Amino acid sequence: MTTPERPKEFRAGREPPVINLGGAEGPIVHEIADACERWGFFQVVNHDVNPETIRLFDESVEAFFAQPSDLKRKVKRHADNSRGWFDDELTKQTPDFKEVFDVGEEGDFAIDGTNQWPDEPTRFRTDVKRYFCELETLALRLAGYLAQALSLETQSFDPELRPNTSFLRINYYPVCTTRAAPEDWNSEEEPKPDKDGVFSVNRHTDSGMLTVLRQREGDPCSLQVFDRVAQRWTRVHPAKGAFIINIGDVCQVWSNDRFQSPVHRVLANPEQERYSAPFFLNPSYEAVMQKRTLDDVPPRYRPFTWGEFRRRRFEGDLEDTGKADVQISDYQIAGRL
Ligand SMILES: O=C(O)CCC(=O)C(=O)O
Ligand SMILES: [Fe+2]
Repeated sequence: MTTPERPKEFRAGREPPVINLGGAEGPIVHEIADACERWGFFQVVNHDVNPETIRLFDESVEAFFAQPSDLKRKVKRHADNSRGWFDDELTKQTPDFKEVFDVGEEGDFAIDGTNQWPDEPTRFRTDVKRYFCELETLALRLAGYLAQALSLETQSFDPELRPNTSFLRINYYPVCTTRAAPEDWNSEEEPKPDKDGVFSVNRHTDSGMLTVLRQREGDPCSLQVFDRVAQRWTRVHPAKGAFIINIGDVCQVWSNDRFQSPVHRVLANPEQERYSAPFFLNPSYEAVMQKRTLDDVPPRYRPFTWGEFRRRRFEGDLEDTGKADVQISDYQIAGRL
């Protein structure tokens, strides 16, 4: 078994742990349970995703975003189809400083939409699809470990996750020179609270079961997780060859709040561009969100389906009512947090 390689800036205990997936299952499950209770975030190395798949994916992604905007606009997402390219997303009512390409499984997904593929680069479709498939395999393997971490059978979430409505988001964060950047960008100090920052993605939780995030080596380290214990934002320094994993709202509901969906955000980069690619493992539309753990703790959420949740999210997006998007806390039995 090889030792996981820690990033040189890694501060043990002050950042989510790096977990080696090349070892025995028992310790992996144990480490994942600890990481999910403490952070909701961890990194994985020795994950079996083919480095060549990643290299080809990176090349195609770079070539896609390098094209003029009018070419990218040919595959722009619209009111009836949430898949494709866009550069106009709001998170927490603030504009995100980013460009995005969203892609899911092939087929017409009633709520999410249908893939839109650009003509150029010609290899883009093949490279992205191969990457998507390998990431889905890894995400499902991690869902099995999460089930075990909750003292359930490995396959417990299979009925909800096979098939699924997962999607891959490919982010390009250009250099941000137009607005003031956080003054402590390069400092070793913890960044200041929200009001000082400019965000590529403002604070949020991911809504699905779990997210497998690719960051490139050498890119700025601008992902921050809110440390619930220390009550401050902390950066996640990517380990060499690692994927960064976080759990989402679905996992929070299934675990009945034992594993909480972590709040995170992405700082804008005043000096260097950045790419990232979160793969969101999302359940099937029929999957029911309700307590799955077998202890005596009363359920904290009323049951709802993933499809209902997604539909309400999209309706909120389209109507732009000025109200916050639907949240899982809307389903809490004790009322809204
Ligand atoms: O780019 C990143 O590091 C994370 C992006 C993210 O949190 C998201 O797209 O939900
Ligand atoms: Fe996220």
